Amino acid sequence: MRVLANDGIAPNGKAQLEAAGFEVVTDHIPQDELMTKLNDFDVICVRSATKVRQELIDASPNLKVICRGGVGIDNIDHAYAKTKGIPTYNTPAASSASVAELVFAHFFGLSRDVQRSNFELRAEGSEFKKLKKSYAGGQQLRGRTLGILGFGRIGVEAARIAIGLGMNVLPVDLVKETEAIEIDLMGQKVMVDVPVVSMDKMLAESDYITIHVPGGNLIGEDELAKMKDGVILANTSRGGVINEDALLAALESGKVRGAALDVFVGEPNPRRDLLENPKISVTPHIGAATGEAQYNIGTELADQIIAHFKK
Ligand SMILES: O=C(O)[C@H](O)COP(=O)(O)O
Repeated sequence: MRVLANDGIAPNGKAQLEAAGFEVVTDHIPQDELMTKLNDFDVICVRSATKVRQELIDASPNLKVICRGGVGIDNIDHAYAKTKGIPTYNTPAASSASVAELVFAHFFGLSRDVQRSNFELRAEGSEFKKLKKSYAGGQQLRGRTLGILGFGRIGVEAARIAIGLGMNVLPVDLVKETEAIEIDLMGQKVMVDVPVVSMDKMLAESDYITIHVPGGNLIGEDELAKMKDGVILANTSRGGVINEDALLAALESGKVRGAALDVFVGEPNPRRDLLENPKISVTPHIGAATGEAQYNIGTELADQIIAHFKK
């Protein structure tokens, strides 16, 4: 069996597959060449970069399994693949903690102007004392309220961190009404019941809002207007969940104090006015880019592929 890991696979996942007798190819095949080359493989593993669309599936009758090393499967025509008897496996739990930690990296940075300071203090002729004064308006996270839009695995991890920091959390979810979260405080396990609230309550009462949904257009002008003045937002889910024009306007008016964007409508070439806005903290879709997350993903992918062919 031949596996094409077109967007890479962690060494542990590759080794596990090879030990089970699979041949694993990690050379990246460009999207336009896959139409003629994917048929040489039984399995394709992708991250978010490679698209597995209907025409590619049709051009690859030997393909038996599609794997997504990560959570979102919006780059795969998985429903169509299923009609052809090809299952799609993903790794929904492996990267939750890493994504949630990235959100807080941005939140802390935005709350204390870390990003601006890194540029300004290094600049030639920068005046230390003057700069110190211009950073006087920082704010703590402790005691503030975090709104969480989407209370699945990543949303729960974000709540876990927030509660540990002494924040209040207001999650919004379509499916659940409450979640009992286990928090590990230096080895002592504490259970916290976190009730889900309405979207309007979350928007009106949150100082920080983080989004963990599969996609959609959920935050536009109307939702931004309902938020607290000076709110800080983070989107590490999918580009476009926050309308980019509406966000820029809300940053300009001061309604939104700062925003963290790991995902963009125009990936991999986001619009310059977002990248260059000093009130936006940006990262290039790296929520799952930690050694731990990729190790977990490698193990989960290998387990699923091996189990599939044992059936
Ligand atoms: O859906 C996911 O798992 C994340 O968006 C990560 O995507 P990546 O695997 O391309 O980093």
